[in-house]
Amino acid sequence: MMSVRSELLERFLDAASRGDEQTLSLMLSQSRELLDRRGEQGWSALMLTARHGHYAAARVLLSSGCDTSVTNRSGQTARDVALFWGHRHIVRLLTSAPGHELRQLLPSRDAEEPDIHFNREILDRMSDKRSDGEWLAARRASPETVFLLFHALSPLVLSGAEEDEEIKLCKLRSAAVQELLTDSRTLEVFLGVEKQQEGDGMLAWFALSTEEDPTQLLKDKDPSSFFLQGAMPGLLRLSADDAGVVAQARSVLAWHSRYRFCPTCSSDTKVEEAGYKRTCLRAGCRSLQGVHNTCYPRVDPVVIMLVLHPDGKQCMLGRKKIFPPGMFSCLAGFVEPGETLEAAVRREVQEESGVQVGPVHYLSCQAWPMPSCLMIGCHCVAVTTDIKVDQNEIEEARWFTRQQVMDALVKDKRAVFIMPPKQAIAHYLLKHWIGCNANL
Ligand SMILES: NC(=O)C1=CN([C@@H]2O[C@H](COP(=O)(O)OP(=O)(O)OC[C@H]3O[C@@H](n4cnc5c(N)ncnc54)[C@H](OP(=O)(O)O)[C@@H]3O)[C@@H](O)[C@H]2O)C=CC1
Ligand SMILES: [Mg+2]
Ligand SMILES: [Mg+2]
Ligand SMILES: [Mg+2]
Ligand SMILES: [Zn+2]
Repeated sequence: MMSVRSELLERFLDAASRGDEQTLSLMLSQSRELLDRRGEQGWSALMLTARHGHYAAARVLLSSGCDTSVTNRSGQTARDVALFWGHRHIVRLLTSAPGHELRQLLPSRDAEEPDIHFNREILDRMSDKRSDGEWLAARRASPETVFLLFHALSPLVLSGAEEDEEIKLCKLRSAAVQELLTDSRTLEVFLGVEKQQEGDGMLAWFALSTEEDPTQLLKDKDPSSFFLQGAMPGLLRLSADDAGVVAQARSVLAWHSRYRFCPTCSSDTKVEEAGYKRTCLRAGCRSLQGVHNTCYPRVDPVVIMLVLHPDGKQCMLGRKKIFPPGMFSCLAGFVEPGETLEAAVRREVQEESGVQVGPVHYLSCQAWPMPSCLMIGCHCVAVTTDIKVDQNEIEEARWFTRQQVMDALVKDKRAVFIMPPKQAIAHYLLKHWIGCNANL
């Protein structure tokens, strides 16, 4: 038997095939999610209007903001279908359709990958060496090897940096950490070897962490070094090279601190692959069968999006209660299981602001080690503009003009809000939008 949901969809698609605009409008007013859904044959309502040449019905769908880029199983868009069946008026309509125009508002990607904070990779991770005990022991013993210390996820750094200066990691050598290395409470993660190196010497980096303050087991402790407390804004002050290393180390250590026991059966685990795997010690545990994904450090995908107004001149930003006063940033949200990035963008924007989103465009991403997010940065275009915020997640959301974003960017005295910090991908999404539409 058909579910109520698929029955509704079939009725909607049938109305599209018959060119019944009234039924389409009525059904859309009750359930907007029908708009871009495809039926059992893989066709959307717009494709069916295009197949049968129903001009008025196609317009009803377009004015509701339907996605003209959706394809059927043969990879055809509605426009391709209209072209194939010779419905020239529909082809023309779809070529100038709002979906098509809305797409043009999306700035194109930079040719180069942007160098956003936390993204720089100075180490080659050399994952093939993680299970090579002999090689690791030799690296550990090498006097040149770099050891970073962490305590409660905070890295040991060097003091001396002024308020607005970059903070540097405290790089310890093998001799200083001998006692730590042999202590059974120490957790060790092999981070990789330095990339641009002359000759065949390999300079390896490790992260070390203990529950107690690890500096107590240190030989010749630098009295001016200290643990950089609190992720924000502390980690944003690290140099770009160091930030990338910390993003890697902090995420892996955060995973160890929260996944000590087997998530499947709660037995003890052993650390393997130089800190990149925790394997359940109970023979026969289900976590050891099939895909061993619960044994590896996790990454949480989060979409972060700059929502553009369909007029192309404004963008939407929101405020969480925890933000510093005056700061507005892009909306963001965790991707849920079984969801595409595009669907996550549309759902989170709808949940947090009540605004419906049409086309979505991926721009760039950022590692965000708080503790293990991967921020997936997108631009998208709204097809509705009334804002109704979800007070639980967002305190306020507003449309801002390009001029207001520019004023905030250069910290002009007329600025009506404060930009997110330049180290956040939200900042990049805003800056990129301004740059790409400079003459609009
Ligand atoms: N780099 C940047 O520019 C920016 C980064 N971010 C980061 O993006 C992340 C997500 O954004 P946010 O708006 O909070 O996300 P959401 O809008 O998805 O809301 C977060 C809430 O959803 C719940 N939740 C649902 N699924 C998960 C999950 N898999 N993991 C954790 N919580 C989940 C949590 O509830 P509960 O905690 O009550 O259990 C949490 O309070 C934040 O951690 C933030 O640090 C955000 C904006 C800018
Ligand atoms: Mg949300
Ligand atoms: Mg959110
Ligand atoms: Mg969410
Ligand atoms: Zn187990």
